[in-house]
Amino acid sequence: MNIGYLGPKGSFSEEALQLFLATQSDLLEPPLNLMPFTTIPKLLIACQNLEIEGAFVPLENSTEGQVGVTMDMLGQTESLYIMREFIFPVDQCLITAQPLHLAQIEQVYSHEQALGQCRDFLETHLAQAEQLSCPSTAEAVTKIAQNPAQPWAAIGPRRAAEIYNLHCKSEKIQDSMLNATRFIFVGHHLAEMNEEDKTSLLIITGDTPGALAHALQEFALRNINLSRIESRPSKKKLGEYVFFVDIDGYVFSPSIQEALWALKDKGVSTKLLGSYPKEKLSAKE
Ligand SMILES: O=C(O)C(=O)C[C@]1(C(=O)O)C=C[C@@H](O)C=C1
Repeated sequence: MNIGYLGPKGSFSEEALQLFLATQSDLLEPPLNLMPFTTIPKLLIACQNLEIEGAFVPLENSTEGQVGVTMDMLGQTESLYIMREFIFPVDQCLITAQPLHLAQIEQVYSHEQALGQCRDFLETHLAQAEQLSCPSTAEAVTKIAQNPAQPWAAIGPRRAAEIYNLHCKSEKIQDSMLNATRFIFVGHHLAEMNEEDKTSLLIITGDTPGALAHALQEFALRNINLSRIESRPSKKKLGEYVFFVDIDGYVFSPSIQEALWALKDKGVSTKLLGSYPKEKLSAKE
């Protein structure tokens, strides 16, 4: 079974995927082949085109918020379902090729999410350094490995420093010690019903007073708990948004089915993104 992740080797995605797989003997059929992709859109499109059986992607971070590209791709792709979620604690390290002083570092490379998670550290200790964004933290780390004579640093996982034989200058440099990223495993089927599930939906309402409130009321009326709501630009018109909501329960439960029919009657379009077991504890706890 081929499973894709945002690479290269050593990314947080790969590390989280390895831990996730260790907990999922029933979902995935061995032998498992883990395939790195350079971007999240390429990865999810490969999954949609059945080139791989599953994709493991970040969805949101406790410090930096939504991973917009994952949400947008979930909205655009067809026949993909979120089958599992996995919460992974993220500790960021400052990685160099040689033992540089902080004041000597001229450029810092990382994924935008990671730069955002370390904003305080960067402002306080590396204000002189230019921040440059890379497709992943591991990609940033390989850039440092390939240019060992440059006064550059990367922000990324400790494991990536070990894989690429680099120096971990400062550890746990993220702004919050409770920094964690929610990953999702996306596949081609709806997950089966479990003891405690959640359902993710994309909701598109009209632009009229109370439209969103009226849509959400259908859940409240049926005592369905809403655990998350986020908006993304519709990409059609400035100021127009679509909504990503998570509700408690399995999609084929009578109350959720009733709510979905009621939304249809109100002219609200919904797209089912998945129904899957709710994760309770983080992997490292
Ligand atoms: O760049 C990586 O290492 C990734 O796996 C991506 C990613 C993300 O997009 O959120 C994953 C976890 C961390 O929050 C930082 C970066």
